[in-house]
Amino acid sequence: MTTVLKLGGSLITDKERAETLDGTALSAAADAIAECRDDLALVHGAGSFGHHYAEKHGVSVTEGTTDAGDALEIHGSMTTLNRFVLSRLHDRDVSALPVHPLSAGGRDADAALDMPIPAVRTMLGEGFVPVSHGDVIAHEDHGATIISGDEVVVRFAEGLDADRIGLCSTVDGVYDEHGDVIDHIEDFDAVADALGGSDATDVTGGMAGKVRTLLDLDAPAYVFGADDLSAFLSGGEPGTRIG
Ligand SMILES: Nc1ncnc2c1ncn2[C@@H]1O[C@H](COP(=O)(O)OP(=O)(O)OP(=O)(O)O)[C@@H](O)[C@H]1O
Ligand SMILES: C=C(C)CCOP(=O)(O)O
Repeated sequence: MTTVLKLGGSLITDKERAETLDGTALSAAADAIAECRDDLALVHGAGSFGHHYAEKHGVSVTEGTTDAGDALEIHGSMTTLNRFVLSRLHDRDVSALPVHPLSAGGRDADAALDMPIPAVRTMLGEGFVPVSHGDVIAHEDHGATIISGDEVVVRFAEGLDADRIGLCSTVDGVYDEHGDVIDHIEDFDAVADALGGSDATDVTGGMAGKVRTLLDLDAPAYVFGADDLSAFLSGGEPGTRIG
């Protein structure tokens, strides 16, 4: 069983304060991951790390920078967060290794992503847990733009032929207009009105972008909160099922 799991940036950082980790939430997530026996590929979002610098430099999924210093500042904040995640996992004997999208892929002029994943597949085969993240990425005719962790999740899910996908965030699932968790989403238009952006600095689109990308996948995806991470990793179907 191959599982792709994203730890939302909103979950593992304090999105209101620049470059601030939510150590308690990250440790709890690492505890749950340490118990998982699936082949697990992890991705984490940016939260108050990457988004802060992306906004500072005016870089988004469509607006690029040709300034290497600016790109490196965004990337560096993400590798810092990645080291925190790896370190909490290593503390629990999880064999986690980093995968940095900036060094692994690029976009063409139409923004199509080319991110080969043989290295990720080999890591999984050798018993490692690859840990990737949202990042900056070279983008033809744009310099470098942002790739969200959600897009890495989609690439991993397709490339690894994943059986299930989980997005663990600060919300219990995708809410409808009344604030109730939607059980199952099969069609974007049916829920579009209820889907907003993110409630903090976020250059990649919040919940609407998430649902849109997850609907493109063959494998089912689940959006759920921190309390349901163990249930998801042991085969449960918490929160909102997408697809
Ligand atoms: N209908 C909805 N249901 C649930 N959350 C919603 C909805 N509409 C908007 N949101 C917002 O989406 C946010 C979750 O998306 P966000 O991109 O911030 O999560 P994340 O993946 O944890 O963070 P990051 O993008 O930093 O990795 C929630 O904090 C909430 O404010
Ligand atoms: C802002 C950067 C660098 C990546 C954004 O990734 P996300 O938090 O998964 O949307």
